Amino acid sequence: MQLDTIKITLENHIALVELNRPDKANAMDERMWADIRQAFDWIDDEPAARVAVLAGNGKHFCSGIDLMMMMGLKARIEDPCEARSREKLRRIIVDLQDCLTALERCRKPVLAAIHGACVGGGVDLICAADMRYTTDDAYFCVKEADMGLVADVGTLQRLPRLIGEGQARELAYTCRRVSGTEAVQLGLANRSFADRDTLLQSVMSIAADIARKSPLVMRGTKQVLNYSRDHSVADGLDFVAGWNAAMLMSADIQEAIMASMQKRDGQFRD
Ligand SMILES: C/C=C/C(=O)SCCNC(=O)CCNC(=O)[C@H](O)C(C)(C)COP(=O)(O)OP(=O)(O)OC[C@H]1O[C@@H](n2cnc3c(N)ncnc32)[C@H](O)[C@@H]1OP(=O)(O)O
Repeated sequence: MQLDTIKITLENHIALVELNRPDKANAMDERMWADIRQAFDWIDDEPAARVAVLAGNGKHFCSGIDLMMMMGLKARIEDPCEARSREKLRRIIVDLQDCLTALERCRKPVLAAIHGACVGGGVDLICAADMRYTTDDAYFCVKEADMGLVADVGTLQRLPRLIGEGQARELAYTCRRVSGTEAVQLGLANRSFADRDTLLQSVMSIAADIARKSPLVMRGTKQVLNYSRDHSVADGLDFVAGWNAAMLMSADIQEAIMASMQKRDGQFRD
């Protein structure tokens, strides 16, 4: 899969997605927003991809929205009719939201590996991943308020669920930087590593563990977790009962039990 601003490599069932504008600190220009959606829609659809790792090429993971794109917004929504102009802007915002929701919509687990700076839209992006891993010296910044805008592509909705209301509000109101080690204490990242190489190696190894399991079960687990996060416990239990009534009796359950008894890895279809 060839995209302008993103490199995708699929090997051993792991799709490595690399933000690839290193000369611009992986700033998200119009192409990159669209490429992110295309990449994760493709991974969702590609049977050989069982898990995805999202990383950034160069010195930083992501410097947020491309400031040139921000500056160009006014011209894009120009219209003699005020209402039509506002409608255009709303459509642009909804579309950008959807580009990042593609990570959540993708049925395969998405692991973000963050080094260097992760700023503004970069935080919106990683909040839509399943798990986040980082380097000790990386830093995270919910930068939108300092840029004169209300964050509108996912951070304010997803971050409080990851780290709690109080901590999320502090980060959104103050725009202070959080280091990789603090991100782990807050629960924003699962683990932090000494440097980028160790980070990538470790995240690829976690991804490999996931890729060895039944892809059907991994896809189901993600969808049930997503549903349960957004609904009551009772609704979540109801949903998973329906899910497993349809999916439990698979070849995978037999293979997993046999493999466990024979102390070997299970062999599963994509
Ligand atoms: C809805 C979403 C909202 C948001 O995302 S709001 C937040 C928007 N983002 C920002 O305000 C971050 C701006 N960038 C920075 O603060 C810094 O950069 C970094 C801390 C990320 C990195 O600093 P350093 O390592 O010193 O690199 P460098 O020389 O500043 O940047 C390297 C090249 O990257 C370009 N660049 C960096 N960030 C952006 C950006 N967000 N939009 C467009 N270009 C960017 C620079 O200009 C420069 O380029 P050249 O070498 O050609 O001068």
